[in-house]
Amino acid sequence: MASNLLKNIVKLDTRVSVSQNVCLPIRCLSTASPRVKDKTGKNIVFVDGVRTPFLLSGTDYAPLMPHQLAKEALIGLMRKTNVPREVVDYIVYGTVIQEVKTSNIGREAALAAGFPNSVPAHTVTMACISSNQGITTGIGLIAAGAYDVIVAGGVEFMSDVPIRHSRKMRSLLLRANKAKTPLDKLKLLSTFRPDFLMPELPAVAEFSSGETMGFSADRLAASFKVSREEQDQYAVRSHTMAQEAQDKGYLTDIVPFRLPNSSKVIEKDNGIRVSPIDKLAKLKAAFVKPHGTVTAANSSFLTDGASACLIMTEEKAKQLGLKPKLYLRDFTYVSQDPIDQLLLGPTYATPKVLEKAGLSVNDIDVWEVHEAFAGQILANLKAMDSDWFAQNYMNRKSKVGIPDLAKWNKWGGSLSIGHPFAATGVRLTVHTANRLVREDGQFGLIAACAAGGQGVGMIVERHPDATAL
Ligand SMILES: CC(=O)SCCNC(=O)CCNC(=O)[C@H](O)C(C)(C)COP(=O)(O)OP(=O)(O)OC[C@H]1O[C@@H](n2cnc3c(N)ncnc32)[C@H](O)[C@@H]1OP(=O)(O)O
Repeated sequence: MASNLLKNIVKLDTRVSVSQNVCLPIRCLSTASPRVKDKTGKNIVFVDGVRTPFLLSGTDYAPLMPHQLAKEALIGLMRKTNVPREVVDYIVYGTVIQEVKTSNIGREAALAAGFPNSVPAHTVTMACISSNQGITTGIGLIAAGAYDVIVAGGVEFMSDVPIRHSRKMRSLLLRANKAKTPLDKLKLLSTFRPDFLMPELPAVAEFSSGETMGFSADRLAASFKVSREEQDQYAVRSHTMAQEAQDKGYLTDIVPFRLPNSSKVIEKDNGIRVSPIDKLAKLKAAFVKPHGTVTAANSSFLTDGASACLIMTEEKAKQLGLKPKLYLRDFTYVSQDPIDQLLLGPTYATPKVLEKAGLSVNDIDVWEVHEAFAGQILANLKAMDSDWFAQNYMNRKSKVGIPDLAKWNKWGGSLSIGHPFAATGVRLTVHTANRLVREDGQFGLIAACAAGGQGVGMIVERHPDATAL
C-alpha cells in the first residue's frame, strides 16, 4: 500500500477526557420500540461478564495452569450473577495458544469450577477474537433453539507456552517408541545429531507469512504514516485512562484471584504503567530493528488472564429474576489479506456491522476497540477517515467515518489493561456494558483485529434493566 496516498491525517486528541461526574441510572430505555430490531426472535441478552485481573506474563500467575485461571473466571461469573450452575445449558470457551494437556480447556475449566458433568463445553479458537467467537457461537446456539443459557469466555496463558522438541527430535522419539529390539534402538540412536536439541518456540506470528504481529504492525504504521510520537502519545493515553479507571474503581469486571496454596489475593491488573512521553521516546524498536517505530511501550504486552460471561434469552433472564446489561444486537466477522491488512479488522468490520444494524458511526455512544498496538489503532483510524482507502480497498463509495474519540476506549484498552488473546473479547464487551451505564449511552460498538487478517464487529444495546455495575 503506497504510504503517501492518505490525505486525511487524523490528529488524535491525546488529552485525557474520562468524565468525572457519573449519575446512575439516567436514561429510561424502552423495550417496546427498539431502534435495532431483534433478528433472532429471542432478544438475546448479555447478563454480565467478569475476568480475572490481567497480569504481565511471568508474574504472579506463572506457576499456574491455564485452566485454573479459566476456572476462577467461571466461578466468579456464577457468584456475581448468582445463577446456579445447573441452569447453564452449554459453555463455549476460547483459547489461542493451547496447553496440550487441556486441549478442550472449556470442559476442563467447567469441571474444575464445579459445573455438573451434564453441561457440555467446547473450545473455540479465532486468535485474538476467540471469546467474541465464544459469545457469537452462543448467540447462534440460542437463536437455533438448541439452548437458552450459555456461558462464553476465554483464557490465555503466556507464562508457560508449549515449547516443542524439533521436528527431527520428535520423529526420532516416535520411532524410538516403536523400536522393538535393543539393536533397533541403538541404530536409531546413531542417527541423533546435536542440532536435534534445538527447541521450537511458539511465535506470535502469522503462519502464512511467518511475520510477527509486531513486525506487521510496524509496517502498517509506516504505510499509514503514523509517527513514533503519535504511537507513544496514544500509548500514554491508553495507560492514563486505564489508571484513572482503576483508581476510580470502574474496573468492576475484575473478580479477585486468590493464588492456590497462598494467602495472596490478586485484585488488580498489573500492566498499567503511566510513563512520561520522553521515557517512551527513548525505547528501542521491538520488532523492525533498528529503525522501526513499534516498541514495548506502544505494544500490547504478553498477558495471562481469563474471562467469562453469561448470555441467555431475555425471557429466561426474566424467569431467573436477572437484570441483564445488554442486548446482543448484531455481529459480523471480516477477513482480509493477512499480510498488508492483517490488523485492519476494525476498519472493515465497523461499517459492515453498523449497516447490518441500521446505525451510523454517530449513533455509537461507546466504542471499545482492541488495541493490539498503538500504530495499529492509529492506522485503523486513518483508514476509517480515508475516502481513498474506502474506494480502493473496501469497495465503498466513501469513508467509514471517524469515531468520536471522546467515546473511544475511555477506560484504557489492551495496550494498558493487557491482552490475554482469547480473553479480550469478553473484556471489551463488559467494558462496553459498564460504560454504557456510567456514561448513559444506548449503543456500543466492539471491534477487534485478529491473526489471519480477520476481525469482528459487534453492536450491543444497553438493556433497560442495566443499572448495576
Ligand atoms: C490481533 C492482535 O492482538 S496481535 C497482537 C498480539 N500481541 C503481541 O504481538 C504482543 C506484542 N508484545 C510483545 O511481544 C512484547 O510485549 C514485546 C516484544 C513488545 C516487549 O517484550 P519485552 O522486551 O519482554 O518487554 P519488557 O517488559 O522487557 O520491556 C522492554 C523495555 O521497555 C520498557 N517499557 C515497557 N513498557 C513501558 C512503558 N509503558 N513505559 C516505559 N517503559 C516501558 C521496559 O521497562 C523495558 O525497559 P528496560 O529494557 O530498560 O528494562
